[in-house]
Amino acid sequence: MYIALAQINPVVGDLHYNTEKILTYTEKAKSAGAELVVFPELTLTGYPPRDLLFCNKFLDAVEAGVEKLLPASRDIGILIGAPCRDAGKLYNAALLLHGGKVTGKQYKSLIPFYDVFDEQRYFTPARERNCIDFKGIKLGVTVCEDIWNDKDYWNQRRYDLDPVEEQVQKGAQLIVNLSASPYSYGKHRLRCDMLGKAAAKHGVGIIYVNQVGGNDHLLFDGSSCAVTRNGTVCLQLENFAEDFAFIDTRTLQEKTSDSCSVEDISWIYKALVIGTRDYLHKNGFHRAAVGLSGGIDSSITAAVAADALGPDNVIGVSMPSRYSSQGSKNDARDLARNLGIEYRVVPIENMFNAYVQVLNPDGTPLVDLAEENVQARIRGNILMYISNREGPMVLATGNKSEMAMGYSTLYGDMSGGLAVLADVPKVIVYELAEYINREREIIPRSVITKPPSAELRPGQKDEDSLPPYEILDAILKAYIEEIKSIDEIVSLGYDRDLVVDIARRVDRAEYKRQQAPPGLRVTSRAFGPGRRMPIAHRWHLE
Ligand SMILES: Nc1ncnc2c1ncn2[C@@H]1O[C@H](COP(=O)(O)OP(=O)(O)OC[C@H]2O[C@@H]([n+]3cccc(C(=O)O)c3)[C@H](O)[C@@H]2O)[C@@H](O)[C@H]1O
Ligand SMILES: Nc1ncnc2c1ncn2[C@@H]1O[C@H](COP(=O)(O)OP(=O)(O)OP(=O)(O)O)[C@@H](O)[C@H]1O
Ligand SMILES: NC(=O)CC[C@H](N)C(=O)O
Repeated sequence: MYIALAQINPVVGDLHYNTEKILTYTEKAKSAGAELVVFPELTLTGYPPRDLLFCNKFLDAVEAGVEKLLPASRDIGILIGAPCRDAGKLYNAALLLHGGKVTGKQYKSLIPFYDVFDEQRYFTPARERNCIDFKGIKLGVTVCEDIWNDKDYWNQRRYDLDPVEEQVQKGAQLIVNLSASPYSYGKHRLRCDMLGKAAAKHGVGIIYVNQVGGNDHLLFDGSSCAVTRNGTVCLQLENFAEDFAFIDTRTLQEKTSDSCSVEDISWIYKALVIGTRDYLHKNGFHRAAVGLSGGIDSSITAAVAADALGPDNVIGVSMPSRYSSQGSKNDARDLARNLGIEYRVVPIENMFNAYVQVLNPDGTPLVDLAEENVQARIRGNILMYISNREGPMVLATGNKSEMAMGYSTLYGDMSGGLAVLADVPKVIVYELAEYINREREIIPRSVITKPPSAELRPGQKDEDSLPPYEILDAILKAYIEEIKSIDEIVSLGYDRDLVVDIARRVDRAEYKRQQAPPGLRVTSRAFGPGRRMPIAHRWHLE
């Protein structure tokens, strides 16, 4: 049997758009001779629809969307995901449409409730798992988490139930998984291994169709695949782009070479590009404004924006003060030229002097923290003025290391609609610069080689306030992503006072992060919905 894998980028809540997209891909599948086309989890609503699921009218519209798709299923099977009301409960369902009717239904059994997932807030788990008969084949249809039941992939087995095992025992000849599995660095290999192991363990082929695109902070890579009954990935779709492919199920019975691609820095870059594009476009924006300091963070943010939106849709604004070096001003100009984006210069000296004259005792600068921060705030205001008047969304430039340490100014450089690098550690920011420069120099070399500085007071360097980024990032990863205790981090070879100081500063800066714009998640634990810390508390995570 020929099965089509339709890896689509739905818009959350745009049922009309999503339905049309399903129809377009179904038509494509039909004209190429496929008998079944498989879409990602919650295809109709987009994932995650969050509290839209509490709205009955929304669920009515979902049911109307399913009705609208039925005629297209007359001579092809369409396997879609949709929320489904049943006897007063809500289920996360996979629906098989065929012959103009809903001919099969399987609800999701394992309802994730950890990290960024919050599905127990909405969905009831399936009571039973069966096979769906389709043209003489018994399909074991599963929804995302249903296939993630292996203790090797979690610290401990989370579920007693193994939906795939049950379906195989009931005769499933092929496992189909509808997924919305968000990307984080390293996840792709983990997924290939997990799918391979499940296929080999049960001796069945697997067709895995994942959502692609950015929905708020979550970035979905797609990378849908087919896995043979021996456990090798024999087909892999594009990452970070809509894609479409066919598989002849006979291939799943054969031994093939492994097509699981190897993750490198390009995955993070593509994740940021699709995340920025989708966040802006899905919110009705097509242009962005970035403050260009000549530093590495604003340079990478502008490069991602130019790739995501097109250079004509990005405004780079240089806002020099008395502390800005000529080198940094030149770097900002050169970067804008290399990217082909609009470049503006708005000096902040007069505005800064106005603050000093009105607010300082005798109208002279004191060169203190208030004056450092007011420069960042003037810049934030200028960018928001441009946003209000001309319509671009302001992109914040802070990276994960700075956000962790609170090394940023509230209502200053934290202004904006989206924080593009908020989950990218500083050392990875440098790797991105090298990646962007892989064919020609786009990020000026001096931006990469000069020591990082906020240039808010004379001679200021990041390393006056922060440890070297290689050490800082390693400790932050252990503390934030791996949730290690201070003793555990010290046992990795770091100085105790340094580790304690970093951990205290991370804890103290929670109030800033909860006022920050949403950031794009590329690591296994980002600030935001996957890390819910109290702000006012007196527990130190030792
Ligand atoms: N728990 C809490 N809950 C709610 N609000 C709280 C709070 N604790 C303090 N606050 C408030 O926050 C204020 C302090 O925060 P804020 O005004 O932001 O200022 P603050 O964190 O004191 O200073 C900003 C730091 O970031 C550095 N910086 C700024 C800009 C860019 C970069 C860069 O390299 O990219 C670095 C700058 O050099 C300085 O060291 C307090 O005055 C208080 O009003
Ligand atoms: N002179 C400036 N002109 C325009 N924007 C600025 C200027 N200085 C700072 N900004 C904005 O504020 C942000 C934070 O400033 P900062 O200089 O600390 O970061 P950066 O230069 O991007 O990175 P780093 O200093 O770590 O290399 C910048 O990314 C930029 O968006
Ligand atoms: N939507 C889901 O069920 C996602 C959970 C799954 N473990 C994943 O991250 O891939």
